[in-house]
Amino acid sequence: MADGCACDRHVNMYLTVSEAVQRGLSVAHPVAETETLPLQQAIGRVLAEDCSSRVDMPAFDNSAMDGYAIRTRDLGDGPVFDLPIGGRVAAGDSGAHTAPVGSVLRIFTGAPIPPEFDAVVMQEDCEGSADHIRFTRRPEPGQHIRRAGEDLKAGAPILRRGCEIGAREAAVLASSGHGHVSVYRKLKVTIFSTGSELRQPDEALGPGQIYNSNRYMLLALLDRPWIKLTDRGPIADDPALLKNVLREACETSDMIITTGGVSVGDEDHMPRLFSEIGGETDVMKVAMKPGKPVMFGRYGDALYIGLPGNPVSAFVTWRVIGSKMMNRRAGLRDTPLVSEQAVLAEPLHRRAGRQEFRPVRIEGSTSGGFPLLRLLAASYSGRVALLAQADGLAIIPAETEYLPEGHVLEFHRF
Ligand SMILES: Nc1nc2c(c(=O)[nH]1)N[C@H]1C(S)=C(S)[C@@H](COP(=O)(O)OP(=O)(O)OC[C@H]3O[C@@H](n4cnc5c(N)ncnc54)[C@H](O)[C@@H]3O)O[C@H]1N2
Ligand code: MOO
Repeated sequence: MADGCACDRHVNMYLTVSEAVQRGLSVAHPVAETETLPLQQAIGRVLAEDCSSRVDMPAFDNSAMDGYAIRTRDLGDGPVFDLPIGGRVAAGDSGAHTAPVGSVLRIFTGAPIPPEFDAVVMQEDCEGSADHIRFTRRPEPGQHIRRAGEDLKAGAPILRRGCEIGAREAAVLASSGHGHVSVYRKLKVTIFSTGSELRQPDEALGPGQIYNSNRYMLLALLDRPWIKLTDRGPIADDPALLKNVLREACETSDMIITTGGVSVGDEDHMPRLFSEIGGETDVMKVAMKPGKPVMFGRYGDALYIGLPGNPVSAFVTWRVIGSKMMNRRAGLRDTPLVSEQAVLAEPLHRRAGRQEFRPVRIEGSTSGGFPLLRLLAASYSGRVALLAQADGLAIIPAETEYLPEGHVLEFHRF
């Protein structure tokens, strides 16, 4: 259906997107258990402790250049400075070097600055021979010296708990002497796709059958080092079967994610089955497009989210609501979706009521440097091909009915 439909007539009874996110987050608690791992095994995991530096960074005054360490007080009036080379110090040396008064030390990047030396002249600025150098520009005291603790002092905070240990975090943990870190244990996540119509992409399709795309979309979205994933594949719309799989998943997982079966049709079993196994359910209609029906559930410590079956709806509800719940459950700090401003390349007409996450393509940029957005079809909740063509989602506020060409709006880039 083009611009909304009569199915939105109860929209004032729906939750707003931010209410739905708050409701989801209110039931998502970080896993309690942590483990201490060697840093190399903690890459990609979620840090479970606040960390401070164990050393000054850098730990000692050292040379920023390959060149010659000098004592500026040894220099005469110039304009040419001509000095003998009285020793050599390289990275890894102790730095307890001396050299006769009036001489310089050959020095390399990262080497400690020996006592009394207070500047480095880079070798490109020198002429000379194996035992002598000559240069003309008088160095300032401190030139090309990286001072102990200038990056960070010992004891200063480096990372807060709840971050994912990526490249930058791993580098600072290592630099500050953290060979082992405490991380949250992996989150046990089970997924399955409900629907008797679903076939695997390499099977032949019979009448009424479709390929299961949600399974693979979720596999990609959940391919994180802090997740221990159990993939139960597709499960037919058979209540007894679904109930068994659901119960087992709830008993063995921290989080269960399913697609399909959360709306109001006779084959939409998930809310009822979740109650029947003894879970608490919260079935919601959210004033968002796509992705109106979403279901949360709790079974003991296990957290359940039932995403709508339509693939674009499942993708968007996962991004906007589900991923935030999962991140919190895994111990990650809140990770707001990064949005930017963009400009509409064409006018937009729509029915007000639901906040919309509309697939868009970037068609160039404005003279002010904003991305210029071409809106993709108004009806798209089942259109995976269209999602694959999109560069991101334009965020259209719930109350909006019309936006002129050139309007600035929020945009989530993929
Ligand atoms: N009377 C009403 N009908 C519907 C409503 C409503 O409010 N009242 N909401 C509509 C909206 S909006 C959505 S979204 C869907 C959500 O329904 P379900 O979550 O119960 O999903 P299904 O009915 O199981 O499937 C919907 C659609 O998606 C296809 N599908 C399902 N799983 C997959 C998969 N793994 N891969 C690819 N495609 C999948 C399925 O074949 C259906 O076409 O309900 C509307 N109806
Ligand atoms: O909201 Mo449904 O998710 O529009 O297709």
